Amino acid sequence: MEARRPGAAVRGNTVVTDTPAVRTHTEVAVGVLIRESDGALLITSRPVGKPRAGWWEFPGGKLEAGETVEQALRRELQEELGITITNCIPWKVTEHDYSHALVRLHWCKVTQWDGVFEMREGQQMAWQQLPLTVRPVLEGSYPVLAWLSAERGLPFDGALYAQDAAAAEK
Ligand SMILES: Nc1nc2c([nH]c(=O)n2[C@@H]2O[C@H](COP(=O)(O)OP(=O)(O)OP(=O)(O)O)[C@@H](O)[C@H]2O)c(=O)[nH]1
Repeated sequence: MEARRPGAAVRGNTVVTDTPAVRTHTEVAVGVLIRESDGALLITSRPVGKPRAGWWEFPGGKLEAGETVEQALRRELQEELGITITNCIPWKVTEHDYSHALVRLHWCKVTQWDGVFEMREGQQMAWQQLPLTVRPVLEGSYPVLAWLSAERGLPFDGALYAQDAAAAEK
């Protein structure tokens, strides 16, 4: 028997519904690594093969079943960057609706880690002051760049980081 949501009707090959499908959130742990000596922020590029390859982001990734945000962040940064974080301060939670996913981003500030950075997914890394000079940056990260800018008494302009701004500079 065909499974159909309550309120859904079939017209030709089209399912018409008055109860839109609920998009579930993808939970993501993200690290704002802050270098002690000068307050620089670690930004990494998205590796080839992922949506938005080459765009810049803060390092992190999706939570696996049963993981806390801190566990996921520790695992992701070991897998991607070869470092082990030794502190993780939960900071903000934001959401962003991309065409490929509705993400809930759990942001943590990280000021201590062990190990040597190793780009294990062929990505690039950059220690950056604000405003960042890398482009383009994932839109889901703009609120955090705005908060970091406010903490440092700096203005924030998301338009600087957009894809068309990056193309215009080339
Ligand atoms: N890591 C990271 N992800 C971000 C940021 N901002 C932002 O919107 N995202 C979104 O959060 C999601 C993270 O997924 P991901 O593909 O990087 O995660 P992952 O490493 O576990 O990937 P995989 O399991 O597909 O290999 C993506 O949809 C990405 O667009 C950010 O600053 N850092």
